[in-house]
Amino acid sequence: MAEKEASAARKEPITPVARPRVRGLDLLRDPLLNKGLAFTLEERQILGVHGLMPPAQLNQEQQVYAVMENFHRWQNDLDRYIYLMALQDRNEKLFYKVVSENVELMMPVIYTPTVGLACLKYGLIYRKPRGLYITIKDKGHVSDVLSNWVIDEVKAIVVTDGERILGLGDLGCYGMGIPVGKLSLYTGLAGIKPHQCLPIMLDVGTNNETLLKDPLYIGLRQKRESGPKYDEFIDEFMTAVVGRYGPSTLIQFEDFGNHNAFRLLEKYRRGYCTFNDDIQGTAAVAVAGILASLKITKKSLRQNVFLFQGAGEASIGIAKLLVMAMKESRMSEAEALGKIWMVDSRGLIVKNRPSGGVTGEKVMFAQDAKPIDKLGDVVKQIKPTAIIGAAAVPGAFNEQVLKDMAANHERPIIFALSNPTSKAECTAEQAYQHTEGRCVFASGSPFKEVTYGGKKYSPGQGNNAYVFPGVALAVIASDIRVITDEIFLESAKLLADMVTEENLAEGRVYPPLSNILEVSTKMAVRLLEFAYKNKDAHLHPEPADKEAYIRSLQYNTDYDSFIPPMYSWPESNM
Ligand SMILES: NC(=O)C1=CN([C@@H]2O[C@H](COP(=O)(O)OP(=O)(O)OC[C@H]3O[C@@H](n4cnc5c(N)ncnc54)[C@H](OP(=O)(O)O)[C@@H]3O)[C@@H](O)[C@H]2O)C=CC1
Ligand SMILES: CC(=O)C(=O)O
Ligand SMILES: [Mg+2]
Repeated sequence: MAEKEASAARKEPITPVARPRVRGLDLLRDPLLNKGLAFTLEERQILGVHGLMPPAQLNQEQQVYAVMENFHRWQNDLDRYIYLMALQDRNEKLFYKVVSENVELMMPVIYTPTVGLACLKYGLIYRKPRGLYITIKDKGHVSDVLSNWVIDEVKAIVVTDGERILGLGDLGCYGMGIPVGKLSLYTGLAGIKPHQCLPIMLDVGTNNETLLKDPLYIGLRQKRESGPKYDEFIDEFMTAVVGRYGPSTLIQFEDFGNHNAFRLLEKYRRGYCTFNDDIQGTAAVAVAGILASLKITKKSLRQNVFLFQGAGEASIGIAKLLVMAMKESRMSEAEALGKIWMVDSRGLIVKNRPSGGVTGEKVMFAQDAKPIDKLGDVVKQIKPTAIIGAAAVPGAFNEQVLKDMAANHERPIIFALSNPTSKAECTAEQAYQHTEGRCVFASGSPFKEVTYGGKKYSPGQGNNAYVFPGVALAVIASDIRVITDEIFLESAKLLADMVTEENLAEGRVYPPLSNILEVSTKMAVRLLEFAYKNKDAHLHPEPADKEAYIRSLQYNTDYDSFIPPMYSWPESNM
């Protein structure tokens, strides 16, 4: 009898039975097995933990209640972060149950903005290691360090070298908070099993003098390594990952410095299962936001002019994907490029720049125009329909910029994408206030609902968290080995399609975060269809029911039972 029919015949769900290899205190100290007071009396006896905890038994729902009581009791988000990390280290299922049931409350704590503060203070709040630390001193022995990670079934790695942590700059080894946070979202937002995820810090030193003098600093106390030695180290790391976990292992690059991010992506993107989240994930989420915005502004892509504040990983990534989207909507590349303007630390990017020209990724976006120094003057002159901030310059979208945007267009698009909140180009309140409530607003870090003129506005969170978990789930599920830009464009379109009329009426250009597990799941299902259509998937045979297949892979935050099933031998065997 098929498993499903057998289950129906029993008229009860099949409860997975866990068979732990450890007992007693060791079991309680293992966050993958520990259920705290939720162990039943029978389990306590079988597992040798009876008496090692108070006699009360709580179910998981009661435990979630207790966690939330504690969560609210703390006075600030850094304390809440420390509390939640301790919970993750103590009882993984409970941690993820709490996160997935309270995404809107938990995201600002385990992710931006609080994770930024946590990284700044990582030495102070460091309790227990999570993930793997590989240093430049381990060069030549990276495989050995990787082999110390005892879990064999790793499917995804988020790696950083800590050089550009959010908009906070070089935080060296303190940057480990980012891979840890991103992978918590792999599970919390997409249901990827936590033991399949591995956060890695490649510690090559730091150029942050404050950290080098910080008595609590937990990283290598040396200047950042660069040049051939750095490149050889990264090469060794990539090879070691494939050697240990195979060519299908997803490697997400996160918060590398600009000078390394683009070239490492270019170097590895065809030979490894890798992507750069700051370039490609961000591109998808921003393009999705723009596509959804068009339903509010009632303009086509062609009718827009985009101005970027910043021309780094995020901005260039978004601009390139935007060009792809415009080409799909039958614009020529030249026409598309003509719609995109960028301002970097030296002003408007133009072809004949007096101050040293334009290089690298910026070249394709250099306009044939006169140089302008200030963002405000650029806004006045080119009258963009959309301004997108990703330069970590807080307040760059000042009152005048916002007022000019509102004067030039009925529904201006304002995306303040820099993280954390302290680096945002403007607040949600400023955006609505200075555009008389007419702007379409999104921000990289969350802002609370704003009331302006008696009306409530719900700002959307334009953060790559809407994209990387779903993409990762699809990549892992269908064994995609090369992650193309087409996959990110498809993710952007799928995400934009998931914004409902009701969301748009509230001014939201992203689906509510409370629904994000479903959003990531649906995205993964549709990316699977896309991957098979484009022959990007290596898993064969192709799953017939892709949704059922994806859901079958997802993490279940409900506790497993430790009670072995009772059965008797058939008579004939006696
Ligand atoms: N919402 C989201 O999902 C994401 C948000 N981000 C955020 O975006 C920000 C930037 O990240 P990223 O692009 O990776 O960083 P980069 O370092 O790659 O780029 C920063 C860019 O900002 C420019 N810049 C610096 N100062 C100014 C200034 N005064 N005026 C105009 N431009 C300036 C730099 O100019 P120059 O080139 O001349 O040095 C550079 O082009 C960060 O805050 C990050 O947290 C990043 C990824 C995702
Ligand atoms: C969100 C993100 O990836 C960043 O700010 O770097
Ligand atoms: Mg990032």
